[in-house]
Amino acid sequence: MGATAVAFCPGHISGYFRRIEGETYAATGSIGAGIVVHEGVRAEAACADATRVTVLRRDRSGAVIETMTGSPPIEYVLERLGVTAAITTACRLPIGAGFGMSAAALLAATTAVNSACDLALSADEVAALAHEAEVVHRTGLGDVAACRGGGIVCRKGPGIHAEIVRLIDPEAGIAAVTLRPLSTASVLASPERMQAIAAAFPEGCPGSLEEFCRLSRRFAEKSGLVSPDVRAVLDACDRQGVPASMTMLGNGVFACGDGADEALAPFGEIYRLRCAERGVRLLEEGR
Ligand SMILES: Nc1ncnc2c1ncn2[C@@H]1O[C@H](COP(=O)(O)OP(=O)(O)O)[C@@H](O)[C@H]1O
Ligand SMILES: CC(C)(COP(=O)(O)O)[C@@H](O)C(=O)O
Repeated sequence: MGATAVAFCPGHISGYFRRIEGETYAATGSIGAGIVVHEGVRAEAACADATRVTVLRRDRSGAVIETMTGSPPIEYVLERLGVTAAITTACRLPIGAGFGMSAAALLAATTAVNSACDLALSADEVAALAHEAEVVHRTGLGDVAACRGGGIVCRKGPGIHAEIVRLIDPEAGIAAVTLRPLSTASVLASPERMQAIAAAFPEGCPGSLEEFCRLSRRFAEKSGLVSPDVRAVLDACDRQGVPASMTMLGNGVFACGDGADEALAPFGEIYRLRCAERGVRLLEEGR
């Protein structure tokens, strides 16, 4: 085992997006809006003779509830860097539920490996590689750009260098539930779905959490992505006058403002999430 490092990256719930196809990975991605949330992925890395990625899910109390081995997008980054490392990621939010866990895991793991293996990559180089892995593995398009910082974000161009408007509002809170996973790759690989998504894209950036919820809902309705079980949750929120929309891309719902918890309570475990003020960061370095 070589040196070790620990990094954290917040998750990101996309409310609406549109894919932008470029000539390169760097120019490919999405525009749209989302909220960077205080919960995310913690990654521990140790430079090692062989690569091994362990993925942990924890419950509210910190106890491990699921252990998985391997993460193709993270392994892709290690291969591109020409390094081998032992990486353990841990998150509380569910994977495949539209909380941007793949991007958070990639940014946290790449940041930790950069330090543990003394690679001396800049923050832009780390993010560019994480973004490339997302595009190649179809696990996301705009989450890496979003969770480099905090806030309610509006991404105006694809990739990590495009303009991003960030409304940092520590008071902004949402509640979310997830019903079952939705593979991001399965949606991104479907031309019909991508066409409906492109046609549903609302112009403009949200000026508040309420506006973000409203624009997201308009997009969700037009996109054709709302499944019957997500519809039932949205109907319950509507009946109680709570603004809500679908987590992109997951079979889940996020709700904003007063009454959000009560409206979502019948549908499963509620994740109470605050708008993050900061993005990915290195937490610890050890020799
Ligand atoms: N916490 C994590 N640690 C390591 N790899 C992860 C993590 N979360 C997601 N991934 C990788 O991304 C894939 C799922 O991506 P995706 O469906 O886009 O999930 P999400 O919507 O949570 O971003 C997983 O199969 C795994 O390879
Ligand atoms: C919506 C999505 C394409 C995927 O998000 P997730 O399923 O959370 O990985 C996102 O990356 C975006 O571009 O807005």
